[in-house]
Amino acid sequence: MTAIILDGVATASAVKTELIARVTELRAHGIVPGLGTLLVGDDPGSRSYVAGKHRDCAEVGIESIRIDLPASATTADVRAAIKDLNSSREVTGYIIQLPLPVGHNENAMLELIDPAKDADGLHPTNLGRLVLGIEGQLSSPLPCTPAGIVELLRRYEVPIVGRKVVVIGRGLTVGRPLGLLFTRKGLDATVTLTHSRTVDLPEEVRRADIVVAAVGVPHLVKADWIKPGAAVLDVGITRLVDPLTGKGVLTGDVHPDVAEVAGHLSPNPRGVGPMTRAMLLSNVVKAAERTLL
Ligand SMILES: Nc1nc(=O)c2c([nH]1)NC[C@@H]1CN(c3ccc(C(=O)N[C@@H](CCC(=O)O)C(=O)O)cc3)C=[N+]21
Repeated sequence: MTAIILDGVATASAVKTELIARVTELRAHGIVPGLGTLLVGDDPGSRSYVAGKHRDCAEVGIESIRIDLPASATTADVRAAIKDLNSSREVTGYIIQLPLPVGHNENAMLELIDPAKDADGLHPTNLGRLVLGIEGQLSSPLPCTPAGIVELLRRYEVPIVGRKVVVIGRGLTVGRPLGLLFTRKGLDATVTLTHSRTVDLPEEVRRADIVVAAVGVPHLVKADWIKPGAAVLDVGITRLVDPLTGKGVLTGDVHPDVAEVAGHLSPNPRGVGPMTRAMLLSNVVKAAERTLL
């Protein structure tokens, strides 16, 4: 048996096609959605992610506005940039690219975002709304990776209601909000949120119908941890250097042998990453639509 591949590139592309129609509708009402990005410093990974987000915007007709600050930027500089993004007419939603360089207090900066423009769903108000479970047309933005994971499972019709989900990792952008999302009414999964102090992680994972690995430890999740037929989502990614070629290789948290045991598997790259980006666009479109209500 070999797993059905959860194709993030194809699924993100389907999501983007739907968004193009909604952007066209918004523009017909005189609303031009615009994504702002705030990048601090010169980390090459962060630079390439931000560049990707601007390309995605162009694909669906969203304008994009870019603020890049040097690594030497002070917290006062970052605050000023956030203030500009909050007041800019063209920016209907924006993100602060994480991680910020050392010395900046990320949580304090996230709190300065206007919650109505929070394209990442990481402002405390929006995380609070995730806990409160406010849904419907006026629903608040969801963190992009958790939203992308759920969207990917939905589109492949992987059952979630009543299923056992084991999330590995409790970080702000993936594990912690994903646990909250999966246990909301409508999704109704039973979630175990594991982390570095979890005793006997393999035994926890063996119970799971759905496994989400979001820690950034290359090939942590082994084939003999997986219940046959389970859905496995590989989220964490590490750039390893091949000792032979000297080239960087992207390596996920899931060992390749898992494909022989799992029922569904998201590859990495080309799995959850593209879905994360599509959900960012979706948050920007939704925020713009909310201004019409
Ligand atoms: N405020 C903020 N919001 C984020 O959502 C956020 C962030 N900061 N900081 C960094 C992480 C990481 N992240 C990724 C998104 C897409 C891919 C992605 O599309 N990856 C491609 C491969 C890209 C490559 O080649 O490196 C793939 O999986 O196929 C990866 C990583 C969003 N993050």
